[in-house]
Amino acid sequence: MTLSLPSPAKLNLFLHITGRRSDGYHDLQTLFQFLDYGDELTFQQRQDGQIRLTPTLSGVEHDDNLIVKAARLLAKQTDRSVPGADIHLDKRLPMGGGLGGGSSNAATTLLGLNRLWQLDLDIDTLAELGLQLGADVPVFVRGFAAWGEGVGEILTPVEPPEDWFLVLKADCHINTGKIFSHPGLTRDTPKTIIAPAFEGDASRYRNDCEDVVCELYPEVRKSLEWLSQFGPARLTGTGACIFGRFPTESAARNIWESKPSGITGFVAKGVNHSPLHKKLTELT
Ligand SMILES: C[C@@](CO)(OP(=O)(O)O)[C@H](O)COP(=O)(O)OP(=O)(O)OC[C@H]1O[C@@H](n2ccc(N)nc2=O)[C@H](O)[C@@H]1O
Ligand SMILES: Nc1ncnc2c1ncn2[C@@H]1O[C@H](COP(=O)(O)OP(=O)(O)O)[C@@H](O)[C@H]1O
Repeated sequence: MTLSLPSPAKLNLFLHITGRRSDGYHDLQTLFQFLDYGDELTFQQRQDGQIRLTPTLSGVEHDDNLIVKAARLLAKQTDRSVPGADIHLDKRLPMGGGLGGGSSNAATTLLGLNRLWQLDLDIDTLAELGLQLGADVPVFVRGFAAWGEGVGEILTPVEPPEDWFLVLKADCHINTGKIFSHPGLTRDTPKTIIAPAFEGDASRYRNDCEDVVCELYPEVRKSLEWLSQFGPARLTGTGACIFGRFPTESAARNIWESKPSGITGFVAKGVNHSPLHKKLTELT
């Protein structure tokens, strides 16, 4: 049996850092929405219990790939031996861009192999496993746009407007740890409550990583300045991707066509229900 499943991107429509925990991690308040754009994973059952991923990603060892880690973690959860899987990754999302591609790949693997191997683990269990792989994995496992607190694992469903986005990636790679350990990072944004944060206009809210990222990566500052000519533009996660929000696809595409050379990106629709969960439901 072969199973092909989407692995969508996320945006942090805003991201506030409200404190630093004793373990060094930061407490966040963030608004996650999915995009109808992302990677594709294909799973095929093996008979020998092995996990084999192709192709390998540049700079990531086979066994360090979050897909392989997720598959092995899932296999450990069951007391019977699993048949293994060949996994093919069609990578479209820029890596280290703040779009959560690796976390999304891990979540698609947990849900995909849970289905392929007929393990029947529930979503809470899969989200707990996901959190062991990364703070952004649970939102992809649960599959609904969410108000995220804690390190992003305490999730409340929300329904922000499903607008169109132009996502741009400046030509640099940002290390999340470097941003969170920067002395100049804003870490004391007062906590807010959900309702005013997403009802209507989320543009009053910001990304607290933006100033530090722009200071360290002038390419990101430049791309934000360029996109801001057309309306509010913001960083997602710790970057390097930025996004602008548009009411229609054609409005987003018009701006995309006039972008300066050297910037990559794409146009996609914001969606409150993950394309992964939609596909799994269709297959039932
Ligand atoms: C910032 C966010 C927002 O959605 O997205 P990305 O930009 O990575 O997509 C996430 O919280 C990223 O979570 P996650 O993907 O698990 O972060 P990791 O790469 O494991 O974090 C690398 C390092 O950043 C620091 N870190 C990370 C998350 C957090 N809430 N506080 C932290 O202090 C820790 O030092 C950690 O060791
Ligand atoms: N399947 C994967 N896809 C992308 N990155 C991966 C994957 N597995 C491991 N990684 C590692 O995770 C890092 C963060 O990747 P990614 O999730 O794309 O970015 P971000 O956390 O900024 O949204 C990458 O730079 C890479 O080293």
